[in-house]
Amino acid sequence: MKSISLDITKATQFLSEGAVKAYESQVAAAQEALENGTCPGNDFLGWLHLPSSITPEFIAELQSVANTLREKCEVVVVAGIGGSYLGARAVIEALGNSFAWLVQDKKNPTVVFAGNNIGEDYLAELTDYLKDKKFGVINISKSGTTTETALAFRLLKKQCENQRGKEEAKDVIVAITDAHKGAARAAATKEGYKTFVIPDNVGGRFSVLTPVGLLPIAVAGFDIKALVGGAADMEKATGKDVPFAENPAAIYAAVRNALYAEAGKKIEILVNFQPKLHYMSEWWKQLYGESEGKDGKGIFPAACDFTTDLHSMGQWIQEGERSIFETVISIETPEKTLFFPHDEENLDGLNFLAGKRVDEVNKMAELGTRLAHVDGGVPNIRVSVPQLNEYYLGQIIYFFEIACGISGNLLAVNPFNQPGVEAYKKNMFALLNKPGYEAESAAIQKRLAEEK
Ligand SMILES: O=P(O)(O)OC[C@H]1O[C@](O)(CO)[C@@H](O)[C@@H]1O
Repeated sequence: MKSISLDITKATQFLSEGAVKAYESQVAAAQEALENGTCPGNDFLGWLHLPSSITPEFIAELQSVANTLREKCEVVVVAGIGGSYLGARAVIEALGNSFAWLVQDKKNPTVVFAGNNIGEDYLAELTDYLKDKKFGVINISKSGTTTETALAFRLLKKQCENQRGKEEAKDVIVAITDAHKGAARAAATKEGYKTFVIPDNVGGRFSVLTPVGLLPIAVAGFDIKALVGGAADMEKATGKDVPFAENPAAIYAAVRNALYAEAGKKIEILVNFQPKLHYMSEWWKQLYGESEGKDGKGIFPAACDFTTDLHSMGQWIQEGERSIFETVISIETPEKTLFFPHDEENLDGLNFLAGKRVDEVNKMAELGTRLAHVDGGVPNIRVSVPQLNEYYLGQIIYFFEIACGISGNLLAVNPFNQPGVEAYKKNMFALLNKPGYEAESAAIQKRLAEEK
């Protein structure tokens, strides 16, 4: 089986000689610390050997629950936010038909997402869409108390029970949450839902290879065994005993830190040339943003879909402030084949492309962009992926996870906490007069009055 590969030659040209290799001992120390559990946030290292520890029996259990949902539901709503939905959405969108919601093949239930925003129109339109559908819900929340998800789940639970009756609803609602704590666990225990546990030592953004990601992915009809297999192979390929020069995650972590510290590149843009990878970038943004953005430090993780965004962000990237670098996920071979046709009249002047695969045009766009951006002062890291399938997505997921763990340690932050996320929640609860927030409510009202 092939592997994803990394090309950093168009990034190192922006660095002093040996700048990446200079990280070798720090990377080794970071990997040692992750392995020995001696790094900051060491109570959240359950993801490190997760792929190789998933048993065939566990996959079979997940598949059997997924099959029940697949049999009983036309639509499955995945309720979750951040790490409790992005991984599943990333894989489902990467592997699914781009027009899945229009393709009524009835082979797979339609998977839709909720609980990741508080848009009234979004929720109203969702509940309206579900009115005449046989739908089920996967309620995902590690804390079990996240407002966005809890709000959506209350609506969905009621609607599901109203439409199917309480008994039948019980068979199509699954909770994925903490083993003991939180409202999601309490509801599941009371109602008798099937549940899966999010291990204590796996943080949300590292949880895609737990039931958080695996169950929705299996419901959507994709091969979770192959996904886990790809991740497990990447776990081996990036292990602490793999020499630095052969370890893609070690090199990626080192080069991005070198670009940040030595070349002042403070923004990393994850780029794809396949619109199906849009949510992979969203998943990656959370992974790196929450892991590294703290203590006044951290590369800002941004993302672009090319060539689409070359027509909106391309100008900035080519000629704006030189504080960016790009990491391009390049898919070597598309799953489908489409040749560009010849046209007798050639009114559009495109006959020079006739007979070529569309991907050949895309690949030249990719190469042309790479050369132009490098000429414009944008370092370029390239992650080559042989194919867009479950196995290689598993590799990509683990590659970015382990690189993130290493990179956060190089940056000397705790990559496994996210204390900053609480600030908006505290204000929101105070503004909404949540019980228990009386003092905060009074303080925030006073502040708002003074600011008037
Ligand atoms: O799974 P939960 O507890 O609902 O949290 C969802 C997301 O919210 C955060 O805790 C941030 O508020 C993320 O880290 C997490 O992925």
